[in-house]
Amino acid sequence: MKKIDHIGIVVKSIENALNLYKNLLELEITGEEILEDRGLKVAFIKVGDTRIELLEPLHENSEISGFLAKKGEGMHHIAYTVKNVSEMITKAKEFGLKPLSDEPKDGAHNTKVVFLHPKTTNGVLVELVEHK
Ligand SMILES: CC[C@H](C(=O)O)C(=O)SCCNC(=O)CCNC(=O)[C@H](O)C(C)(C)COP(=O)(O)OP(=O)(O)OC[C@H]1O[C@@H](n2cnc3c(N)ncnc32)[C@H](O)[C@@H]1OP(=O)(O)O
Ligand SMILES: [Co+2]
Repeated sequence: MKKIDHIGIVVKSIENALNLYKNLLELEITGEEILEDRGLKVAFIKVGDTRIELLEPLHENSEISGFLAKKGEGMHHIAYTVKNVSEMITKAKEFGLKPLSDEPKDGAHNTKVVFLHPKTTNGVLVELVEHK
């Protein structure tokens, strides 16, 4: 475990959210990406050694649409950098945690990721990220 890779924040509009991150805080936007299979537009913002990941739904069946409808905009997940996601999936199961997939999936910006169910991680959705 090296560091916090990013903090995911669900927003209705990345463009509107950039008023805080770009205009006021003058932070650097390091990339935007469309993840069609997840129904998401994401933007990464560099904050020192870590990043904020803004997540905007592309449509009402996106991975974050349920969250947005129930809870509204806000903090969605914390992501940690790991060396090997596959190994972490095996270990997480051994420790009684619940990975949401048995194999790593593609994340944004050339990464492999897995999520751990928040009911097994103290109410926080955790993402483990391996940079390819
Ligand atoms: C990978 C691309 C990108 C990247 O970094 O590279 C991303 O980060 S994509 C981020 C969006 N994608 C995901 O989050 C995928 C994994 N998430 C899921 O599979 C679901 O969201 C899941 C399983 C965490 C919840 O889905 P479910 O359909 O079960 O939702 P419910 O509304 O029924 O919630 C059940 C229960 O969990 C609580 N919950 C849900 N989401 C969160 C959350 N983000 N943080 C904390 N807790 C959460 C919810 O409140 C319910 O609790 P209850 O006490 O029963 O009300
Ligand atoms: Co993420």
